[in-house]
Amino acid sequence: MPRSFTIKVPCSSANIGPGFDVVGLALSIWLELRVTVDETVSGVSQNCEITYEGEGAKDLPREADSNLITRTALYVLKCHDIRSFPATTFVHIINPIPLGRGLGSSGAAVVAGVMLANAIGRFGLSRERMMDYCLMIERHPDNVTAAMMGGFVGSYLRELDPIDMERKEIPLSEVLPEPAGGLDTGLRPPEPPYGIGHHIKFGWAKEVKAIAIIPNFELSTANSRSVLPKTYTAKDMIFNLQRLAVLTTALTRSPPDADLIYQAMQDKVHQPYRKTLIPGLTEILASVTPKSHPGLLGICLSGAGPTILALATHNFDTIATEILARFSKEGVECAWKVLEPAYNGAEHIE
Ligand SMILES: Nc1ncnc2c1ncn2[C@@H]1O[C@H](COP(=O)(O)OP(=O)(O)O)[C@@H](O)[C@H]1O
Ligand SMILES: N[C@@H](CCOP(=O)(O)O)C(=O)O
Repeated sequence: MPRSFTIKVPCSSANIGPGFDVVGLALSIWLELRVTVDETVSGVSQNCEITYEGEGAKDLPREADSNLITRTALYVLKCHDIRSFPATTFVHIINPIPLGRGLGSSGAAVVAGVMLANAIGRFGLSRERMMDYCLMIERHPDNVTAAMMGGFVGSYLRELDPIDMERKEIPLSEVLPEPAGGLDTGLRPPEPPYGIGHHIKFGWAKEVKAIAIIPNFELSTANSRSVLPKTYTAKDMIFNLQRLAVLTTALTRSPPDADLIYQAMQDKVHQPYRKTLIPGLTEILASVTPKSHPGLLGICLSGAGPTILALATHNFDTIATEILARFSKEGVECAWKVLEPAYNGAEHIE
């Protein structure tokens, strides 16, 4: 009897200005996997057939040991001494999350992969334990925590003891060998230490929506992290910490205080350095304010960019049109959407 289930994982916007690698907001675009395990079908390569629609359909790999979702699932399966998918696993991927735009497509893919393995192997892993697996792959916690847990979340990585630290810091190539199947040594991959990440869900004022202005070019997170400095001044760190402390509560208050939120979304840790990769970034962030555009609460780079996230209560059209026009002057065309928080996080639906 074939077994079918669905996994849905929301996209996410990390940082929200000052919370670099700390806060994330799950938003209403969902990656969906429709999975069927049918033992009556045989002869499928590596036991897994991937079909794909949506963002990335033209380019993303369909081989189970190359695609990020199924590579992640294979890692978790191998940690449980299962070396391949059960014959035969069909995974249909529906992905409306734009890739490489700062909306957490890779975080959602990793969360989906861990949930896929958990369901296939019937491991019964808790969400917290699944997070440990996610954090072995996507090593900053903001996107994966928001995608797994839902809503507006803050997270930190526990200080691990030296042995656990060594396990956590092993090169990504040992966690996700490329291609995972081709180089299969038969060895168990390194299992994650327990309780790597800890998080808390903040509240969210229901009238606050997120306008995502999504440029038509990709910027990989790795590339956008490579321009960041290795050290910061105490002044800049204190600037961000002061704002982050205010922001997480300011966004829960109704009615929202636009002046407070706008100032609390300023950042000196990542956005100023990323301007070299995103044409017009500094001007765009400075051009739309609660005074010039009533309804606006705050504006920031979404994740590693290039998407701009504007939090607002109304006047979505006017705010988006201004940002679109500014990007257009730089020769960058954009799409835009009004998104809501995805409160539930990742879901498994039988
Ligand atoms: N649905 C998906 N299936 C397979 N791989 C994916 C999927 N979504 C994202 N990825 C991988 O993640 C990469 C984008 O990750 P990243 O550079 O971190 O940007 P983002 O900000 O979108 O997370 C894609 O180029 C692709 O390799
Ligand atoms: N804190 C990270 C977040 C990256 O998010 P993504 O959606 O761009 O993958 C960073 O700013 O580098």
